[in-house]
Amino acid sequence: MEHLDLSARARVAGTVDLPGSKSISNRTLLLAALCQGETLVKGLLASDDTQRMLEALATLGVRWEQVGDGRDFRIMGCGGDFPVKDASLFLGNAGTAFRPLTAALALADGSYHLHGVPRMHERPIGDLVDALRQAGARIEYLGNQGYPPLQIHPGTITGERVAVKGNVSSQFLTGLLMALPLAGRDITIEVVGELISKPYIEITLNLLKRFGITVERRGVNGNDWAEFFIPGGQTYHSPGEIFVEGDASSASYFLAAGAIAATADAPVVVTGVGRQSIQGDVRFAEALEAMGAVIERGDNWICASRPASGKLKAIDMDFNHIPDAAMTIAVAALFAEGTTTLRNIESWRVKETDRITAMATELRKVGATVEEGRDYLVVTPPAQLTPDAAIATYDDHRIAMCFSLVALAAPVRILDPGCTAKTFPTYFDELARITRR
Ligand SMILES: O=C(O)C1=C[C@@H](OP(=O)(O)O)[C@@H](O)[C@H](O)C1
Ligand SMILES: C=C(OP(=O)(O)O)C(=O)O
Repeated sequence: MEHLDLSARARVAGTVDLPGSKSISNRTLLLAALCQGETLVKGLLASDDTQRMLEALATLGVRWEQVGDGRDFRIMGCGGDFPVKDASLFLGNAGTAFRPLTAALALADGSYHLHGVPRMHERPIGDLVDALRQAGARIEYLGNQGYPPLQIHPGTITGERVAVKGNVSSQFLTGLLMALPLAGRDITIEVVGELISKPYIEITLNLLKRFGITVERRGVNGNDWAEFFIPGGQTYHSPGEIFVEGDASSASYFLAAGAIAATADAPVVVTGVGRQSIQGDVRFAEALEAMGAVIERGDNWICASRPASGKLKAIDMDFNHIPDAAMTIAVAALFAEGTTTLRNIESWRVKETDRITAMATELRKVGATVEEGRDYLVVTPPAQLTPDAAIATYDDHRIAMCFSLVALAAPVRILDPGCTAKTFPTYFDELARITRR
C-alpha cells in the first residue's frame, strides 16, 4: 500500500488559505440546480465529494461550466425538473451528495439508481427513506434494507407532514429541507428524538434563505429543533453569485498544529473562515482555547499558537455539535497534560469508517491509553509518542489528516495518504509548507 513518511517536525508557522467548504459546496451546487436561471458559484471545493455532485448533476442533464481559474462554476438551473428522467448515479462516499440527492430525486418524477462505494452501502439511509415514503415517494432498497444502493421510482407527493429521526445523521433532515420546497404544498417536518450535528442544519437553513426559500423553525415544548414548516408555492431563486467560504473542518488540522507547536510571535493562521463563518466547525477553536491554546479571530481568519505555559491541558467535552473537527481533538489530546474525554460522538460509528474504533486502534499505536465506549473516547497520552507508527487510514480522509499531527513529536507513517482527496487533495502539501525541523 502507498504510504507517506512524515519526519518529526517540531516547528510550525505560517498561513494556509483554506479550500472551499465541502458542506457549502455540495449544498450550493444542488440548490443552484433547483433554481430557475444561472448561479455563479465562486471558490468551490475541488475534491472527490464535490466531483461526485458535479458529475451527478451533469448526468441528470443539469448544465454547468467551469469559469476563470477553475474554482468558479456557472450552474444553469433546471427549476428542479431534471431533464434526464432515468439515470444511474455513482456518488462515491459523499454523504452530502447521497442524502440530499435521494430527497430531491424522490420528488423528481423519474427513475433513478443511486449507489456508491462499498462503505456508502454500509452507511444508514433508512430514516430518510422512511420520511420520504410518508410524503408519497417510492423508493426501493436494492441491497440491505435501510442502506444504499437505492432505486427511486416516480411518485406523487401527497403528505403534509413527515417525521424524520434526528439521531443518526442530520443529513436526512438537510435532504428533506432542501427538497420539500419542490413539493409545491405546505409541509411540516417533525424531528423525532434528539437531533445531532445541529450546526449543519444551520448551514442548510442559511443557504436555503440565500436561495429564496423560507423555512419556519418551530419549537415544541422547549425543543427549538422540533419542527420545520415549509410554506407551499415557493420557488428557488438564484442569488446570482455565491461565494463558498473556506472549510472549517479542514482548518482544524492547521489550528491544532498551531496550538501544539507554534509560538505566539509566529503562529499558524488559516484564512477563509472566521467570525463571519456559517459553519459550526469554527467552534473547534473554542475547544482548543479550553485546552489552553491562544486563539485570535478576525472576520475571515483564525490564528492559533501554543499556550503561554507551553503545554496544552486535557479537556472533557461534548462534541456532538462538531463531530468532524472533534477527531482532531482526539489527536491533539496526545500533546495535552492529563486525560481527554470526547463525549456524545456516536455518529462517528456510521461515517467513512467506524471512527470510534479506528481512532482508538490508531491512537494506541502511538502509545496512548484509550478507552472506547458506545459514544465516547477517553485518551491518555504516553510520556513519549512511539516513533514510526504505521497509521492505517480506513479510506477515511480525516484519520489521515489528524494523525499527521503526530509528526509534531515523532516520525509517523500515514498509509494510503491519497484518501484525503475526499475533501482535501492537497492537504499534505499545505502541511509541508508550514512545518519545519
Ligand atoms: O451536512 C453536512 O454537510 C454534514 C453533516 C455531518 O454529518 P452528520 O449529520 O451525519 O453528523 C458531518 O459529519 C458531515 O461531514 C457533513
Ligand atoms: C462524515 C463526513 O463526510 P460525509 O459528508 O460523507 O458524511 C466527513 O467529511 O467527515
